[in-house]
Amino acid sequence: RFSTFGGNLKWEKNSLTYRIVNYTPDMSATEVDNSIEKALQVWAKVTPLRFTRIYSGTADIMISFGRRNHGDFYPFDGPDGTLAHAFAPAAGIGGDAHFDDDETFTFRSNSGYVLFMVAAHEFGHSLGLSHSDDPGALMYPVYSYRNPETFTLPRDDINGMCPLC
Ligand SMILES: CNC(=O)[C@@H](NC(=O)[C@H](CC(C)C)CN(O)C=O)C(C)(C)C
Ligand SMILES: [Ca+2]
Ligand SMILES: [Zn+2]
Ligand SMILES: [Zn+2]
Repeated sequence: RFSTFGGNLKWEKNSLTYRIVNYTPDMSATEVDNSIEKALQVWAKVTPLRFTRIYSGTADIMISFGRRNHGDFYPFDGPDGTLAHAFAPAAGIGGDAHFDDDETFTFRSNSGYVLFMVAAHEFGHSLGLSHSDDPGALMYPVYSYRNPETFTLPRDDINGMCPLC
């Protein structure tokens, strides 16, 4: 019950780069790095995709935190409401993921939004998935807390990302 963006918007390569452009004050840099890496691994595990981190220049997936107007036509809305957004595979802003820094992001506690969970959803978009109407799916458009230690990618999301699996 997943859905993808029209016109098979997908990356034409399996090796993608990502860059963490800035950090949220809510967590340590190590916790942010770890959350992002784990969120990318969720998808790497079910696809031939591999992710390489770069520390300067332009990566396929540019990851940043911002609030309100932050450089694109989709300003954030302050605390709560929209938590983040990401762009489908394409050059330029395509693939990039932006996180609303008016949110409180956490590493693993259920007070605040678990960055790993939000990022895993966003990277689904970065890789070509749109939303699912299955409330249990990662790509369901409403945030729900799931323990990052025990999280496994729901079947609907696996089917969406690799229909041939
Ligand atoms: C708590 N607030 C929510 O649940 C909000 N949902 C989100 O912020 C989505 C991201 C979550 C699912 C990580 C936005 N999205 O789809 C980005 O790709 C609202 C449902 C209020 C829009
Ligand atoms: Ca918000
Ligand atoms: Zn943005
Ligand atoms: Zn979404």
